[in-house]
Parts: sequence; C-alpha cells; structure tokens
Amino acid sequence: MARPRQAPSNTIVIKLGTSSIVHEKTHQPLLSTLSAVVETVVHLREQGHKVVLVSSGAIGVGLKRMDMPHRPKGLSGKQALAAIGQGRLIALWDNLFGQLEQPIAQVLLTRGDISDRTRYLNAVNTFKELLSMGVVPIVNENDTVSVSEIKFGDNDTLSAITASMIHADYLFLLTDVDGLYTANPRKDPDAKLLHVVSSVASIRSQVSTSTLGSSLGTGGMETKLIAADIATAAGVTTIITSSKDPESIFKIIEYNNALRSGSSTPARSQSGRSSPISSLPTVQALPTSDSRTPSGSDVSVGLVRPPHTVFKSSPAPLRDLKSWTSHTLHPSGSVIVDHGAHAVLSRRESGGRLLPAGVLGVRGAFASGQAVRIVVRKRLAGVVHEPHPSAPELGTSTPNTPLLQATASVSSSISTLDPGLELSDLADHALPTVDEEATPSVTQRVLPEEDHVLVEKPIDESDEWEVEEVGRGLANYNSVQIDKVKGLKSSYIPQLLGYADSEYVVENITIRVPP
Ligand SMILES: N[C@@H](CCC(=O)OP(=O)(O)O)C(=O)O
Repeated sequence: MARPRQAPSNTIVIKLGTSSIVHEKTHQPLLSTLSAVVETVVHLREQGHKVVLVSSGAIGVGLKRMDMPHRPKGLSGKQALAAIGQGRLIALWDNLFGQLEQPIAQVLLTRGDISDRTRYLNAVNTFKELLSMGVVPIVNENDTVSVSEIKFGDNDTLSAITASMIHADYLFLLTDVDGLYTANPRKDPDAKLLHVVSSVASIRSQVSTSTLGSSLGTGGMETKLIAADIATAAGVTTIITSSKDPESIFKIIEYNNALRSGSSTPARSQSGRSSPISSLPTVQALPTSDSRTPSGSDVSVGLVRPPHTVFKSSPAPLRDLKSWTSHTLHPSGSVIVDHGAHAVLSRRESGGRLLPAGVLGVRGAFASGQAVRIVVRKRLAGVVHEPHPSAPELGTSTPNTPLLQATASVSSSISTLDPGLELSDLADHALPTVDEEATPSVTQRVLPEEDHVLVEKPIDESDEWEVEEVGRGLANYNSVQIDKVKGLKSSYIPQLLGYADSEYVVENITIRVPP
C-alpha cells in the first residue's frame, strides 16, 4: 500500500520584534500574539519542522518591570533594562510553551561570540543539538555585554545570521505590517505590497524603508531589507509578514509549495529537500506585473495569497565560510584594491583570492586572520577615469610601467555595504599619499622596474575620490606586511617579509558589489 506523501520538513527561523511582544505605550505583554506564536511553533514542530525563535523584547519587558515610561538614552541604562527584562521574557516564553509541553532553550549571542571561528562552530553545534533534541531555541542579543563593536545592532540582522548559521530553509520576519510596501501604507493609500523580490538591491529605490519602526524597537524596514539580503545570499528564503496572524505561516508555506509544484525545475533546499520558494517561477517584483486577481487569489494555484513579501533565496548561496566572513565578522581594516583586481575578484575563477599585485594600500591595523573590507576608489563625477590598458589581469606584471603611489585629496563616502559604518570609521578609508613617511614606496625599495605591477593610471593631485566597500575577506598577513608587498609580484613576499605563508594576501573574499 502506498504511504501518504510526507510534507517536507524545513528548518524555520521566526523573528518577533519588540512591537509584537509588548504594547508600545503600556509595555504590557501582548499575550494573545505570544500565545498564537507558541501554538504555531508547536504545530510546526508537530509537522516535523525544526523551529528557532528570535525574540526581541527584553528592554520592553524591563521597562514594564521598573515602571519606566521610555527607553533610557544611555547604553548602560538600556543594558540594565535588558538584563532586568530578559529573565522575565524567557520565563514568559517558558511558561507559554510549557503549557503545550514544548521545551525551550535560551541562546544569547553577540557578534563577538561568533566572530571567532571556533566559537561560531560551537554555537552552530549547540543549535544543532538543541534542534535534534526537539527543543525550540529562543535567541536574543546578549545586550548586557554588547557594545558597538560587538553588537548585531538589531534583531533582524541577528535572525538573518542565525538562519545562515543553521542553514535554515525559511526566515520569517514577523512585524507590525504584512509585508514590504512601495510607500508607508499607514499614510499613503496608494502604497502597494510587493509580492516576490528576487534581488534586494534592485527594489531598494522602489520601496519605503522609513516606515514602521516602533518607538521601542531598533528595526524598521531598512534592517529587514538588510536581513533579507544576508539571509537570501546564504540560501534562506525570507518572508516579511504580520505578527497579528502567526498561523499565516502555514498558509504561506502551503501557498508557496503550491506555486512550486507548478514549476518544472524544483531547486534543492539547504537540507537537500525541495526548496519551496527558491524554485518559484520568476514572479513579480511589483504588484503591477503579478498574476493576482483583484480578490487576491493567485490564478496559477487557485489559493488565496496570504499577505506577505517573499525574498527568493540566492540560486548560488555563499558557502558557509564565505557567509561567515561577509556577515558575522566585524572588519578590522581595509585593503584598497585597484579596479583590475576588483574585476578579477568578481569572477568565480579567482577563487576569492587576492594577490599583492592588486593592492594599492591598506587602512587600519589588522592582524593576519582577521576580516578586512575590500575597498575600491571611485572617482567623483565629472572626472574621466582611464584604466591602464593592461590592467584587467590580476597578478600579471605589466613590464616597463612604473608603480605609482596614489596621491589624492580624500572625499570618503559611507560604504553601501556596511550600514553600521560611522563617521569615525571614515578615517579608515583615507587614501594613500606620497608623503606618508610610514609607507615607504616601492621605488624606494629599488626593485627592478619590470616587477612593479601597475594597474591604475596616476591620480592627479587635484582629483577627488570617494571609496566604496565592495566585499570582505580574511587577511593572510597583517596590515603592515600587506602594505610592504602592495603592488608587487608574490615572489617578493619571502624577500620583504622574511617568510611566505601564502602567495595571496587576502582569501575567502566575497565580492558583493561587482565592478
Ligand atoms: N535585544 C533587544 C531588541 C533589539 C531589537 O532589535 O528590537 P526590534 O527592532 O524590536 O527587533 C531587546 O531584547 O530588547
């Protein structure tokens, strides 16, 4: 007798923001929402899914406990309230889950905890163990010890990193709106809900991100887009929907499963199963081009579409190490590369490895093994940039061309990749100058001219430049060492450094902004 077909079991991360956990004004716990989340999670578990909950709300619960009306301004005040509230928050979850005999675990993380590869792998193993024991881990940032350098900053990012760590199939960002809109739906009646987003970068200009951060939370739509970008790059299908109706998670999964079954080429999920959403036929980024009927049912699957926005997972997800490098590490400095190196690193064949020949300079101090930003210089509008004719191949020498030390007046811009970049970080992006005494030029080292590897034209002193982070990687040498060998063939590494661990100065590079 044929067995009934088992629905695929997925690993699902559900993130709940402060505004869904406590009342914005009274800070009373929103018990009906929390109970509905608990019931949904337990049902998902009964269906064979593994579930991780990322729960904000410690500060909100702390405010209620101390009868304080507003979040304190200072960091230590917030940390104290989080410490007060976290215990009560987890007790509340334990109580609610306990009613349905569902064991939970508290997992508090900081970025610093997972920046170290060993600690990161330990955290992954703990998650795996908890999930295999049938426990629901409940994750929050360890606010008590988090300061700016080690902070995730918001739980949207934390949930995306958690989802990447455990190779989740889905990340659900439950919030106080039912998806991503073209404008603030509370103010603009013409605001349109986006249904399917294939690329976060391509819809950024079309949507309103200023919307809907509550006075208690730190998030809003901007951090949700960042989270979607991180998670989808790691192969996690990401969904924004309302926390008011957590049961819609079932309908959303069912709806997208139905869409998938209409697809001729189902993709594999993270865990080797068919992925419900990465295999969606390329659907609409905007409602104007979608297949909905006015009533909201999708003619292709005959189901009412539950309101949500789905961000499709990348068809070529980052491998674990690259994902870790790009998202979980706080970069300690920058390696400035030329445009030829940027172009080569963007190609898969480069293996994400940078030769010293492509390096124009370093900024900041970093040790071997630390994460670094890969930065390119961009000339400001109105100035013509002519790449050197022999520039494209990284690591090929260009005989008879003198190496040129860059001189520029600097106009730094905030990186498009690092939303946490602050003004103080901009010094890190300053460009090299000829009169920097600490940086002896290659010509001072009296190397044969054919060993200079020029990849960019000289810069006129009057030119103004801005810099842009295009990716991240792990340094094989420290900042002083990379500065010593910049622009040179790798064969000079032993001579100049006294040893050579690798012919590459940076490895495991992920380029996020192509040339
Ligand atoms: N860790 C903090 C939450 C920070 C946060 O990201 O909040 P939210 O934007 O509401 O998801 C807390 O538990 O209060």
